[in-house]
Amino acid sequence: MVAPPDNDVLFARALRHSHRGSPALLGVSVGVREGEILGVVGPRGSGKTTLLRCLSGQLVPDQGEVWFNSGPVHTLSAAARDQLRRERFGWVGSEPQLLPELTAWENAALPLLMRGVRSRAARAKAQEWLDRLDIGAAARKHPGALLQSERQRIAVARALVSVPAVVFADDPAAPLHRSDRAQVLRTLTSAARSHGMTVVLAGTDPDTAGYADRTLSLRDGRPDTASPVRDRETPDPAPANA
Ligand SMILES: Nc1ncnc2c1ncn2[C@@H]1O[C@H](COP(=O)(O)OP(=O)(O)OP(=O)(O)O)[C@@H](O)[C@H]1O
Repeated sequence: MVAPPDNDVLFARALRHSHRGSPALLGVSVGVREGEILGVVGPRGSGKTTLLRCLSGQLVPDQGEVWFNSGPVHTLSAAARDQLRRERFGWVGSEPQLLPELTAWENAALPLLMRGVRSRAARAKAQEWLDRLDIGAAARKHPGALLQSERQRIAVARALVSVPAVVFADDPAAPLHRSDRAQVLRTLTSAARSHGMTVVLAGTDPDTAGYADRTLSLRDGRPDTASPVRDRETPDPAPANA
């Protein structure tokens, strides 16, 4: 194993993974720098979720390497990967996956409560993030009493509340209407920037790339050769008939 470049907080080399024999990743390498927002875009089924799950240690790839802060993740035990995820990573998917018996603030505060932060302090932090996401007034409600868009904001608050080193956001705006989508993605990315969090943001929505510093395009489990990695600063190529 050769260690990755020092300035990459997260690094993957030649990832390959199949789900029950069906290939999902066919050789993807990517580095993410500290504080960077990396967009991962591609059509449905292109391997975005599988890539994020490998990078976050939820899945061990069939082949290839994943590194976090210059330490290998793919060779860690399941318990060590769980601990890494709990302590250093945040996750928000396209389904909020809240605990129905807990209130909004309790759901948002879960990462802090699980680390032993006292209830009062955890509640104050959760309330801060809920306010920032315009859902503060619902802090004492249960998920069942809330709209899908409100539940999704609580899931975003939960991913950010502990200010993790890396936030994995797997199409977090997918269930939302256009105006809610923009607000959630803007809040997520601006909060990450102001707190120095690194973000891996996957999406099918063409807007996703607009929130990212760099974009990796996937197609059929591989970097899309037409636009494998694009910097935000790089102007779009002029149309062929311009
Ligand atoms: N748990 C699983 N079992 C079997 N096949 C799976 C599983 N998860 C993903 N796949 C398959 O692997 C391929 C990549 O799926 P993946 O979810 O990573 O893509 P995606 O780009 O995130 O798609 P979407 O935008 O629909 O979430 C697809 O063909 C998908 O059907």
